[in-house]
Amino acid sequence: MTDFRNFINGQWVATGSTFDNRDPVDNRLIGRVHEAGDAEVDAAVRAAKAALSGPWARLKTQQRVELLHAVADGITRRFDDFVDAEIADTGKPYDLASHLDIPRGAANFKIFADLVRNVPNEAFDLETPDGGHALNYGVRVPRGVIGVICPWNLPLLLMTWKVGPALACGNTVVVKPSEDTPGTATLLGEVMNEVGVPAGVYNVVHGRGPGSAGEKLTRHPLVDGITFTGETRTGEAIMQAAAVGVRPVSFELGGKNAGIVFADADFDKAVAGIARAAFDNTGQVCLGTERVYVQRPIFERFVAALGERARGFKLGRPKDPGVNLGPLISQRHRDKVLSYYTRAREEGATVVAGGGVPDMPDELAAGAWVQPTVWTGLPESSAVIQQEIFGPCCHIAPFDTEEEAIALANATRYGLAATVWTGNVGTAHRMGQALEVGICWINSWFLRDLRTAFGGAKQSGIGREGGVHSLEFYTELRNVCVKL
Ligand SMILES: NC(=O)c1ccc[n+]([C@@H]2O[C@H](COP(=O)([O-])OP(=O)(O)OC[C@H]3O[C@@H](n4cnc5c(N)ncnc54)[C@H](O)[C@@H]3O)[C@@H](O)[C@H]2O)c1
Ligand SMILES: O=C/C=C/C=C(\O)C(=O)O
Repeated sequence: MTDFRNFINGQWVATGSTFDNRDPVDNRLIGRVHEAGDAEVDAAVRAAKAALSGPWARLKTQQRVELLHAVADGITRRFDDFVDAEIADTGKPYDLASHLDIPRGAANFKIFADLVRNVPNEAFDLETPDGGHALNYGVRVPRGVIGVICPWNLPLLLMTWKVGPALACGNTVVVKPSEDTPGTATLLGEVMNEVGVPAGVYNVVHGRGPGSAGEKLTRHPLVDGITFTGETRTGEAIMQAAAVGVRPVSFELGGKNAGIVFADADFDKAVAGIARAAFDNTGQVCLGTERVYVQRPIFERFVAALGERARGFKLGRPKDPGVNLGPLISQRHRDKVLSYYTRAREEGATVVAGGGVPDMPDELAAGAWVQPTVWTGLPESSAVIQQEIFGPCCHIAPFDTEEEAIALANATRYGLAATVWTGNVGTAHRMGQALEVGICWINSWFLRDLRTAFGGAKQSGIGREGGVHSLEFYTELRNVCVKL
């Protein structure tokens, strides 16, 4: 049984109120999470505030860069501990956690440490009305205390995607991990202490959202900015809290992403790519594909091939040989996904594969398992096609022309990501520029260059993070005008 305590000002803080931490593989009770109340959230924010004028603030940029590289090296040094913590919380296959989640945890510190080492600033020579000159130049300063609210699907990856740039820019953070996945954020506190990050720079408060640590953090008056990854409707609530005191927000929200396959695509690569986008991480990736559109000449062949992929997964414990699909994060989320499986049937879907609950061995039967599922035959207005399910499922529909594919893909309130498979370079560029998303992958999916702008359009987000784009949220840009 693991005790997940809060990490405040470099110290571990237990509280009198705990909630269960369960392994989604078999619903076993594996930990207790100490819920932060008003006092703990206030202490964490005040520790972060105080750290802004302590040793952390006095570090030279190079010293801060070296410290963040030490954090990345600390994650790598304790790689197995981080993998075990992540798979205990999520049940995801070992192969996924060890190739995606944990390596990206280290990479997210390195990329921004290296960025801030070489950030140019702007300067202008102004010819003034008196015939003289003035020099204008930009100065970037840390925004201050950043509240970091995280989801449960890629816990370390998504938390460090925000904490990395925040610390690289000289801010301090108070992190609120998802109530479902306390492990790796807590473990990172140990690494922060091990490598000598000053107390108060990195803080972790555990709890839920409304009425709990999440909301308390977003409403704390000493929080200078809030970065959040999660559901769109949660973003609406956080935005209302941030409005008091006019705090800026950076949001990565929900999606209902399209996968578009043209008849001229490499068929096998397209099947493999769409299968990854639909089923990786048991479909719990915001960038994943739940709406597939296939050009009519290859529609039937593609449906059969993806259905075969869906039936080919091996479900089981994260470290069991050959396991390549885990459970959903929780019973609550499983109920949500299964409700869509029911609605699809009720709305007349053709169930090409899955559609229910898999037969699992007795010792796993209590886990949050669902079958990887493929549907066809539903109208575009159906809930399954319009609403984010966040499970291992997708609907496939045929299309004929580029214009039709673009119209189908854009007909959603979301605008996070898309994946397009084609052998025609003109089609690739026209689709990439016409789809109303933050990122469009061509003949690929979830291929990430951390220097690029990343974020959602429409109701999928506010702002862009990644490379220099992260500077806009994690620093304030001041201008100094000197009359010469
Ligand atoms: N755009 C992205 O990059 C991205 C990445 C991952 C997940 N997501 C989205 O997140 C969702 C799944 O994750 P989830 O269920 O954890 O999301 P969620 O919105 O339910 O919760 C996310 C986090 O917000 C906290 N929270 C909830 N209500 C809050 C409130 N009122 N004030 C402050 N904090 C609050 C939760 O405790 C949790 O830590 C999906 O919709 C998915 O699309 C988006
Ligand atoms: O589930 C959503 C995944 C988001 C991924 C990133 O934010 C990233 O790759 O930086």
